[in-house]
Amino acid sequence: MGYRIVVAGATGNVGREMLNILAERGFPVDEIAVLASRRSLGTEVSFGDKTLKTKDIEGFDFAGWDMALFAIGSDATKKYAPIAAAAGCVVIDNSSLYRYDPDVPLIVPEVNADAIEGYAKKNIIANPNCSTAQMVVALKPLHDRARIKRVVVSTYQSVSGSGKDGIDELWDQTKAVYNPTDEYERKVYPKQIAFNVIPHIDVFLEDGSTKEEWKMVAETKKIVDPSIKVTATCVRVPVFVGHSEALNVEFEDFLDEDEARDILREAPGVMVIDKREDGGYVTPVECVGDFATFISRIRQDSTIENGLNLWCVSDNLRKGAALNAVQIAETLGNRVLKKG
Ligand SMILES: NC(=O)C1=CN([C@@H]2O[C@H](COP(=O)(O)OP(=O)(O)OC[C@H]3O[C@@H](n4cnc5c(N)ncnc54)[C@H](OP(=O)(O)O)[C@@H]3O)[C@@H](O)[C@H]2O)C=CC1
Ligand SMILES: N[C@@H](CC(=O)OP(=O)(O)O)C(=O)O
Repeated sequence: MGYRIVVAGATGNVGREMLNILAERGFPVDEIAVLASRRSLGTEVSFGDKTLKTKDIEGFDFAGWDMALFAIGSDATKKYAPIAAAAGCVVIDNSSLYRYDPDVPLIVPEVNADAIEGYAKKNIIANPNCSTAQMVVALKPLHDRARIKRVVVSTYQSVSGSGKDGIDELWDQTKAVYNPTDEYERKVYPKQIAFNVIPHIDVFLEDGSTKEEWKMVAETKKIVDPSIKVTATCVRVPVFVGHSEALNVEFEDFLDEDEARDILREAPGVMVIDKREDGGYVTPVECVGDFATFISRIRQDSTIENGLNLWCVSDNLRKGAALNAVQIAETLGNRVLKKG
């Protein structure tokens, strides 16, 4: 016996990836419903070798469905997640709406799978921000060995982090740079993204940081350890898929770069590609479609007592969203629902 699964936001980047990953990983699905807004009623999406027709989430009856994987943004989630949860369907949510709610577990299965037990308080489990997810997969095994005091992270985030519209804007602007008669509308980004970088993701907060930067701080504390200090600068770059991060990590204890490399080689969800020669590191275009978080450029930071630098790259639509959500579904299935 398998599960009755709902994918909400099935026409979006994350929703489509969730369907791909459920199929790729052979998740035990008995029945699947694909939902989106009324705009997409009847739109066809792929699930393995099947083609499914999208239904309107409005009025959908969640009773009798085991889990609903949501990727519909915070506003729609606010409306529909409580309806699904009240009907007994466990919501695994990609939006930021519930991440900081003490009654909702925020899960990266390689890091804090045990916290999933807390799902029953609201019948909701939150999936982290894409930049946080890949970072904590790399930090946790190092923290277990040498206790992290502080992390300085600079991100290089792809436009797929802004959904379908972000991808379209980079594509249209790039064409318009080469062909100035092409017209395009700037809808998503405050400045030109083609052939440029923008140090601004999500809204500005009072202290001058952005909400994206704040999320990396708050979510790392909730998932890994509240004692870890994080300072982040989040930057949008003209890459379609794949987020990159330059991490500077300060530890309580000394951690040699070779030992760090060995620890990360053994760590779940991590792939180390770290050769000090041309091409001995991973770039975002190379991580697309992969499950792993790739770590390269591991090296001692000689300017502080116990410091390391590293480069971290992952497919933001996968580990940053869809893969992590499916891994949460697998964890919930294996540990709690036990149907598969
Ligand atoms: N992209 C990323 O890297 C990450 C994304 N997320 C989260 O995942 C969610 C989706 O992101 P993404 O797939 O990239 O976005 P897209 O813009 O690609 O897709 C949005 C999806 O949400 C649906 N949707 C929007 N409004 C409603 C509504 N009122 N009712 C029902 N469905 C609705 C859309 O349906 P329709 O086609 O009908 O409009 C579409 O299926 C967001 O919450 C985002 O915060 C989280 C982590 C990382
Ligand atoms: N903000 C991320 C993607 C995302 O949707 O994040 P969140 O779920 O925290 O809003 C990015 O732009 O790359």
